[in-house]
Amino acid sequence: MSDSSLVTRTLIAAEIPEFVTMVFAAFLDTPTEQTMATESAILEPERTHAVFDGETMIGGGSILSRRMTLPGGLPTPVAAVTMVGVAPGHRRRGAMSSVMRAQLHGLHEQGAEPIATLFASEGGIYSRFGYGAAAMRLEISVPSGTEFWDSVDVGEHRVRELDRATALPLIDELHRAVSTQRTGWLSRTPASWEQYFSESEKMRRIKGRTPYRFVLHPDGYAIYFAVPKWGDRGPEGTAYVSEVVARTPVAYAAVWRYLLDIDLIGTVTYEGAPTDEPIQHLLTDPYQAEQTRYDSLWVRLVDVDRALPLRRYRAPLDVVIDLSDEFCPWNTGRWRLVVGTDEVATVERTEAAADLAMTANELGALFLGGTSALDLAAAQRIQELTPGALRTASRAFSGDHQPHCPEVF
Ligand SMILES: CC(=O)SCCNC(=O)CCNC(=O)[C@H](O)C(C)(C)COP(=O)(O)OP(=O)(O)OC[C@H]1O[C@@H](n2cnc3c(N)ncnc32)[C@H](O)[C@@H]1OP(=O)(O)O
Repeated sequence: MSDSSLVTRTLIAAEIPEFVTMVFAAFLDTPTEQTMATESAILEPERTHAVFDGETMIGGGSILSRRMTLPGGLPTPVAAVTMVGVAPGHRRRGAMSSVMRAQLHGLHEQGAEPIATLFASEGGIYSRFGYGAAAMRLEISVPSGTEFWDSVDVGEHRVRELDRATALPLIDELHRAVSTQRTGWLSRTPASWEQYFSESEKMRRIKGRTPYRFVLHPDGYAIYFAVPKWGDRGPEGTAYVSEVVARTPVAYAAVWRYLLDIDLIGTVTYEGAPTDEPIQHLLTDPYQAEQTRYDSLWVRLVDVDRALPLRRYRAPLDVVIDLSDEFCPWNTGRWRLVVGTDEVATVERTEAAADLAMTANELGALFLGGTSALDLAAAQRIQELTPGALRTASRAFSGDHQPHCPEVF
């Protein structure tokens, strides 16, 4: 149900603090002065929508201008949607729907980024707006000291911990080099580095934790914090790893070996790992890498004809997709997607008979190559109308790596 008395519009810079306070309240939190500064620094007022009930700001959502690496190693501008919230007492009046409409219809009308992406707070929220669950992430816990295969080379370089100010520029350089190879990774700005790794009040509430620690190798890094703990048999601390990034297999092994050998730590837990994180293959006993799966990126194609050619495909394809898209109706209809041996796609409207039928939600889920068309068809979410089309499409949409986004934005 939508309440026609609500007004949705973009903000000016002076309104950002009110917006941050309102969204934090929606998340049952209150911004400190420091959090207000880091959040305000990343928000773009002209891409931040708020919903007003009279003079009162009661909801909103924001778009961050980012590049995301698409299959084929192609960093591409996307609308990274964040800070969606509606004040308690004003929910289920259509405020969020109004923000979603302003964002997605606005991107279409302005010919801006044809791809929107977000992390959802709850799995039931975003399908109705045409977002599909496009990537998963793992929480991996490994006991300290777990052995690698004898054949694993950790190289000669010393792995060091550096202070934040020295480490961040080196880390930024490594992140830039690797991010262009990893589907789903987003570009970062100085303000977003500050936000992701700030010693915020929320982080300080984790009892007994150390500040972030920065582990550097010439070709890789890790960022973690530790929570020391003492048990009857000795130290049982946990190192919580935010990211492990390496541009060579040797650096990857060296950084993980460092993490698994930190004194006084009993368990290393990597909370936002990709689902194809190689650590499990370094261990002689892969059962030691305990894994829990969570969703990560949700993707929404704003304009399918502009979005589909932006990625590369793994196999030749000539398929007609009958797409239904209630929330962005300009996408509804039949689209012919042709991929040649060069992995490049063309997309055009067609009157030809459809081979596959799906909604915008499934197309978003397929887009990064992390969700299989075969799996979606098995769940009755994609209909195969021409025998064989599903298998070919599934192969073409799959990627070299599983999509992944290390940070929750
Ligand atoms: C990218 C991000 O920032 S994710 C963060 C999302 N924000 C939060 O989780 C903060 C806490 N929650 C909130 O602020 C609000 O409840 C919101 C933003 C999730 C929803 O805002 P509302 O203004 O109440 O949503 P709105 O009234 O537009 O609801 C639209 C539809 O979504 C449904 N819906 C809303 N919230 C949820 C939910 N959590 N789970 C499932 N369905 C939901 C509504 O029932 C409604 O369905 P209908 O069209 O069939 O009637």
